[in-house]
Amino acid sequence: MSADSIKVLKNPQFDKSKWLQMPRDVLIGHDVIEQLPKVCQDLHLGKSALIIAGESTMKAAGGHAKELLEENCDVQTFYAKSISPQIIKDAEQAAEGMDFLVGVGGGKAIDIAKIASYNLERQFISVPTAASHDGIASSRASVPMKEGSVSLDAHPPIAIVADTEIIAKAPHKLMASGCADIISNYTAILDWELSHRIKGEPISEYAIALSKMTAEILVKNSNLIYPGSEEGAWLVIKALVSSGVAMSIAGSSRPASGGEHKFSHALDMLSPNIGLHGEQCGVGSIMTMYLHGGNWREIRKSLKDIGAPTTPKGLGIDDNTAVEALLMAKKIRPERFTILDMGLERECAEKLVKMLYTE
Ligand SMILES: NC(=O)C1=CN([C@@H]2O[C@H](COP(=O)(O)OP(=O)(O)OC[C@H]3O[C@@H](n4cnc5c(N)ncnc54)[C@H](OP(=O)(O)O)[C@@H]3O)[C@@H](O)[C@H]2O)C=CC1
Ligand SMILES: O=C(CO)COP(=O)(O)O
Ligand SMILES: [Zn+2]
Repeated sequence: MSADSIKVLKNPQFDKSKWLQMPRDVLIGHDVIEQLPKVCQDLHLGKSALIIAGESTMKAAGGHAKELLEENCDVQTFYAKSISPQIIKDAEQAAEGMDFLVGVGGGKAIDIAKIASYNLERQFISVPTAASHDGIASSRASVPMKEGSVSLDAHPPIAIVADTEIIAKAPHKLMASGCADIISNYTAILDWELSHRIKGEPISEYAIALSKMTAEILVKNSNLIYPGSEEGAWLVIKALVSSGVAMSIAGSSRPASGGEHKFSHALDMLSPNIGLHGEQCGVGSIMTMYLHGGNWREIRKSLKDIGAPTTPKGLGIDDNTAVEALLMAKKIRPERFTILDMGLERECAEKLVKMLYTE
């Protein structure tokens, strides 16, 4: 059984969510933001654009992107403070009549641009301002809902413009968080394989191989990842793009999201806006690797080496909240079977959290 998008469709239908879609132009490097107008022209994207950005990311890159695009386009701006179904609706309204969208920011701004452009059947450009998440190139979008986060079918950006000078200047904790999002691929894969064995869930060997290789290359080169390093930013962005492609191949976020992500989504509900997405997944990954009987110390060492938190305290939450999140995880996307759905009891969850503080 296979979950690959790389397969011959027996009854091809015009359902783009079943196709393997990839970005067309991918620019990663110093000063590449200057190429934004040329990219738009090359792809014939049109004459009007909506930039979606947060307050900090507007300052970091959105303002300059606007100036550049205004050479050839009518440009409007939508400020996204967070991500929610209402904010996505508002963004869609702002994008009515616009030819294309540009998501400038971290994972939230890019996901809003991704969903709004998909719903309006427009193209969008991904302009990451931080190497903090692997949604930069993926065809998935994550939206927090009352019952927990959902993963939506969407489309990948038509182009990615990742300026490593801007990304290297972002606070280092954002890049460390992106690394942790990648390192958590190790346990996401183990959870997917577990579900394949126990539940017969289809897996994609291509997606698994790419997701695992991406984490391995990142860990092998972690000496390049330190505050302000543009070479580090380049390496991490490549890993984040590659992990996003693995999700597109799988047609789901499975190769990059398992129990450690459910733990993070539970924390978002219990302690919103405290830890960063990738940071939370990294801490979750140490615990789920322990449950899988794998080398959890290695995961923890890799996280420490790049400066990501390894304990609830490091995330800014108390231990009890982490225990509650472990127990709540199984209620989030119950159809996504992981090691946290194997009947974890409170006493075990408490032991798991304590284990994080051991030498
Ligand atoms: N679709 C997918 O496949 C995936 C989606 N995600 C999603 O991505 C989100 C997490 O992404 P993440 O980036 O951590 O969260 P945010 O988008 O919230 O970004 C985190 C913070 O960093 C700030 N920031 C970003 N760039 C800069 C910069 N250059 N200088 C200063 N501040 C900056 C943002 O500012 P501002 O306030 O201006 O936005 C924000 O306050 C989650 O919603 C998660 O579900 C994660 C992985 C995969
Ligand atoms: O964050 C992801 C991969 O890193 C994917 O998001 P979900 O956990 O929402 O599917
Ligand atoms: Zn993630």
